[in-house]
Amino acid sequence: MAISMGKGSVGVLTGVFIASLAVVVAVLLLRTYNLPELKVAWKGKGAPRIELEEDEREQLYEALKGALRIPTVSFSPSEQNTTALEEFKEYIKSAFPRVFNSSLVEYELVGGYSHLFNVQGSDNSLLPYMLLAHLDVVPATPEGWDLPPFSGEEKDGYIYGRGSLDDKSRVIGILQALEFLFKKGYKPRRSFYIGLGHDEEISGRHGAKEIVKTLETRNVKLEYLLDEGFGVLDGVIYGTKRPIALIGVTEKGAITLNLTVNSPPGHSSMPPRESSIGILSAALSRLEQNRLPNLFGTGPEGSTFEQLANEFYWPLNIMMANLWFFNPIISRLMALTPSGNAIVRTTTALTIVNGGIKANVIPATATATVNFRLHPAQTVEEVLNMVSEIIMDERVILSAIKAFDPLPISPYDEENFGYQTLKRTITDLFSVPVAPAVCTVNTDSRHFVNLTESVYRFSPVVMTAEDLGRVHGLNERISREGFETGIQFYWQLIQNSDSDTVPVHRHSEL
Ligand SMILES: CCCCCCCC/C=C\CCCCCCCC(=O)NCC(=O)O
Ligand SMILES: [Zn+2]
Ligand SMILES: [Zn+2]
Repeated sequence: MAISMGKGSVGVLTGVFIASLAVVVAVLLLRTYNLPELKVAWKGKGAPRIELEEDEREQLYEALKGALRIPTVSFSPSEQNTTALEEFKEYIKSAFPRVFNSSLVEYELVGGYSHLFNVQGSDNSLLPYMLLAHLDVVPATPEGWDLPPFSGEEKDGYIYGRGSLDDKSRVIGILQALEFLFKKGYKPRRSFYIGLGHDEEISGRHGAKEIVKTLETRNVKLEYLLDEGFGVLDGVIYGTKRPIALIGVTEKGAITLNLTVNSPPGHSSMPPRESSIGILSAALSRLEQNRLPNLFGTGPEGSTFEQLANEFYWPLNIMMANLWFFNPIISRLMALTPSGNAIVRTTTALTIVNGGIKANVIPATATATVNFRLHPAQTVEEVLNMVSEIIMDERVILSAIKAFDPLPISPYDEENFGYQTLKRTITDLFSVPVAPAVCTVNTDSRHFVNLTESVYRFSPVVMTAEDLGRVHGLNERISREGFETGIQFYWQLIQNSDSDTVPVHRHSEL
């Protein structure tokens, strides 16, 4: 049946279309105009900045360099450099004498090589908080580095070394801040813990987990916990006008899945129609080609972009402020880069493949490992079901060797003491907008969820995309200035945490 319309009805339709468009544009503009103001200053003042003498400044750089020279490498889940871990114990004792000798500090070794400090505050009515870091590092060989990875050497104002970003600068930064505070006669009001794990890079089973057990047996509850995270990102988020601090309020879940295919072995001169390697390869290819669904906006990542909308250039600012309308476009754009893709969906990474023993033998077995990182809106069970449906081949045996759901979303509302105190300290020091975010990597903090609902991930340093590539990569390094600013951060955070009230914002120019 042909549909015909007279001139009059075309005119009416055009009018309705233009009117609808005008309404949508008006709503978009209004919503953009009403964006929450991010340029905030604080009512009252935060802790004053640390004033360092020149010799103190040299001392803090030397403390980091010494730590970088001790190769506390986690090679594999069953192999760590225990000689270096022993050496590290003695090293921190000699580098931070005030911390180890203070009558306010109870120190204990946990799990053989991890360290737990309880710094006693004067007001027992306040819940303690915890600063967490890890002293183990991933392996590094000198090839491709400008300076050897375990030399602690310096070039052009940068201190090089494996761990200079992840995570020895935070280990040393936290202890150094406390050493300086004690030197100035500081006595905390709120008690706090410092936990330094020795096996974060291989899951934290003997370090962070044992620290948690120790605290649980003492019925410890925490006001908040702070661990490593992405920090202040400069030019990392496409389309933003200035650096932005992201506080990780959750982290993705993970599944490490082994795939095994068994088939009769035999002579390569008479191959079967399908071999174990072929079946496995087809399954892996299906997994890589069929990405799990784009879930942008169903987790806290929506809040990140809505809160930061003002920080994007036009027209992204309008789009971010109106995700209810632009979600289909933004979610597709984000999926174009690996870092954006990691935010919008559960990712699938083929990481290990094994099969075959000799060129003329059909192998009996082929195996592979696939690493999934779960979007906050999905569970392990859902992902495993989807993966089975994608593979759709019963000859491929699946076994999850490690699996955990995405971590709970920590509060980031205006009443939350931990989040707001962190935000206050970041704003005071870095003068940048702060927003809650999903941490796409895993940290030791995930073991602490029974001790507090307020678990945050943030590293106090400005990171460019290039810097992020150095984490676990070549030429890992931190600038002198960046390291000193990080110490300032802990110096101020520890004092700001003594408050018993949640910092209040007032909206005005920074
Ligand atoms: C005085 C303090 C200076 C602070 C300097 C901190 C610099 C840290 C910068 C970035 C760190 C990025 C965090 C990376 C975490 C990686 C966690 C990880 O690999 N986990 C294992 C996994 O997900 O498989
Ligand atoms: Zn780390
Ligand atoms: Zn790491």
